[in-house]
Amino acid sequence: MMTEQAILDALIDLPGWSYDAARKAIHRRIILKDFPQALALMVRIGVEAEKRDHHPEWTNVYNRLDIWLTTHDAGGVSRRDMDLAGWINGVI
Ligand SMILES: C[C@H](O)[C@H](O)[C@H]1CNC2=NC(N)=NC(=O)C2=N1
Repeated sequence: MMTEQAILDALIDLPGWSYDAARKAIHRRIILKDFPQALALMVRIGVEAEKRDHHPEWTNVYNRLDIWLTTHDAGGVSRRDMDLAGWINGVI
């Protein structure tokens, strides 16, 4: 698990992501063109998440995708969340 200061420092290099202290997670909202685009991105992220055995918490409403990344095994944000957030930023 990372300290809150380490999380905030790491987020400087992750545009779009912020720390959600209540959920002990990092969060990004992504607005797509429409539902098929949102669903396609979820499939893409989902495949990568399964490969990494590191899975997002998320909600989708039509073209809006909210993603929270936290490490359940660690009880908070870890480097694995930062790595997956970086990967997501690279594909959107
Ligand atoms: C047994 C399995 O490897 C673990 O439960 C994995 C699965 N996916 C996971 N995903 C996330 N986000 N955090 C975890 O701690 C986690 N643990």
